[in-house]
Amino acid sequence: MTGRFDLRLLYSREDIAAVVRALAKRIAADYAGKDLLVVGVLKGAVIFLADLIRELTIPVEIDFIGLSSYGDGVTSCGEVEVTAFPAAPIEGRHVLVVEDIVDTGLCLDALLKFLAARSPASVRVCALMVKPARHRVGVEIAYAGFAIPDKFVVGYGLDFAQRYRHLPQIYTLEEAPVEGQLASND
Ligand SMILES: O=P(O)(O)OC[C@H]1O[C@H](OP(=O)(O)OP(=O)(O)O)[C@H](O)[C@@H]1O
Ligand SMILES: Nc1nc2[nH]cnc2c(=O)[nH]1
Repeated sequence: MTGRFDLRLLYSREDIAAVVRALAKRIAADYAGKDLLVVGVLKGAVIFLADLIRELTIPVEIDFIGLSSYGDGVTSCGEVEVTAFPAAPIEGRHVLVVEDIVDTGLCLDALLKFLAARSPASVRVCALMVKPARHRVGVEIAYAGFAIPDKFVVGYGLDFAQRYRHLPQIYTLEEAPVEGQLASND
């Protein structure tokens, strides 16, 4: 371990914009004429949600939910607790959960149980990124953007120790090589 990290570009602004537009188009078609409540998961999904709703051609209400997770401190949530509750009523409404990333799926699983207990008319999930290789629970993601490899990603709302959320593109966090160390194919 070097303790130092490099950022490697994974998705550019253009890649992200194209996927957000395509997701919004599908969502707008599916929910036309319906009362839709979009619930963003704090904090990572804030940037994605802001871009997504501006591409929607249907009116929506937005709200947020805060979760705190106790896992390895970086990627996964062992135990999940709701720390900030949506103010909007859930009962009888069509709810679209907006997540930046689904890794193990444990956060989403807990969130879906929280919502189901409040009797929504329907609940679907829109996630910008999914990591299929890491899913530990089966969660259905109706609107998935990028399927990504098992890498830690930052930028576009996603952090590492609260850093990098502001970056407009998405990067993988790569351990920096130790000085003087040869790459394996050298
Ligand atoms: O699929 P999982 O393994 O449950 O992980 C996914 C969750 O982890 C991240 O949130 P995080 O807890 O890092 O909080 P943040 O959004 O405030 O950064 C991400 O925004 C998801 O909510
Ligand atoms: N920033 C960030 N948070 C995560 N939470 C679960 N997976 C990830 C990831 O790859 N990046």
